[in-house]
Amino acid sequence: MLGPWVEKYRPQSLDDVVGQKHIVNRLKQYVEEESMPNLMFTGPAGVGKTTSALALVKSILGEYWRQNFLELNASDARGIETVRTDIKNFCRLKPVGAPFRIIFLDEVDNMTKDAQHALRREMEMYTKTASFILSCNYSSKIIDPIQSRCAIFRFTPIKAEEIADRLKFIAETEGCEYEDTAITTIVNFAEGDMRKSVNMLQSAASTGSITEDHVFEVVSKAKPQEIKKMVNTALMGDFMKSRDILREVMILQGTSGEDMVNQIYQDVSGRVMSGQMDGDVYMNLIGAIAETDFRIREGANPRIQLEALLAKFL
Ligand SMILES: Nc1ncnc2c1ncn2[C@@H]1O[C@H](COP(=O)(O)OP(=O)(O)OP(=O)(O)O)[C@@H](O)[C@H]1O
Repeated sequence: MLGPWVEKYRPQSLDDVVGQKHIVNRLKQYVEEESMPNLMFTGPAGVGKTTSALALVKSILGEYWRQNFLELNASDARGIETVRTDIKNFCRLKPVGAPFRIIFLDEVDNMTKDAQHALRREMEMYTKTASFILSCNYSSKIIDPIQSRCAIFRFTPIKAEEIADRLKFIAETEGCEYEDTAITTIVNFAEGDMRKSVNMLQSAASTGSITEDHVFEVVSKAKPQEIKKMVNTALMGDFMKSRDILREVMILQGTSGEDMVNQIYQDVSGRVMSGQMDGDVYMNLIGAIAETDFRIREGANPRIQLEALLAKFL
């Protein structure tokens, strides 16, 4: 299990990119036409923006892609001036063995408006020799003159089934056994983020095997069954026992106070929705949950606040 799986299993070609099918199909057309406009990839983290850009670059530039490709991060610690100098130096040179050169600029939404205006001028100046692929989480943070110079591709969170299939493929290739419930749990936590999913899978595998228990450990969340047991005990009037469960979960799993309140809220909401809890009881509890949530966020000791919350369940 050498190195990060996110790198080992980064798709190398457009065909291997999971999901984002309509985007991949349009990118393949650019490869066929051997030309592309400036592109903007927007969307949440870990859904394949950088991966698709690299796969496109390799296909469209062919054998000499390395010599004709520059990857930069707009929030480079050395400052935006260095980024611009790198762009200028790169664009001044003619493409070698390829029809044009490509610059991939990540985190463009972290650039100031002034820096974006300067970038726009560079995009205009080098239209003949270079194409840009700009990547960002929010296109709304990009100035209109840049947006209007790019074909915009909106990447979406990856579907649960597609993530599950990918995780199973990786686990099988690595020769790791897995529980189906472990995969489902990862998929639920990852919210469409493939990078997060693959990282969780690798962390769970590094603890021995990919079981549901190990997944909860690596994400430091309490199991829903444990929260249910704690709430049940409190509602039945056994405060001391529910307090023991609380301590065990927080110490053994390392679940944070904020996560605990959130999970208690989800448990209680589930009960009222399924008719297991009266609306009146819920109304009393929700005020106490909200208060605990607020206090923990403000910096109060989470264990004391959560114990006080359980005492209100009696
Ligand atoms: N669509 C996908 N298909 C297969 N693997 C993916 C996909 N998206 C992400 N991954 C996995 O997650 C890793 C990170 O993905 P990538 O760098 O493309 O994310 P990104 O969308 O550019 O995110 P960010 O906005 O954080 O830069 C990849 O190396 C790969 O292992």
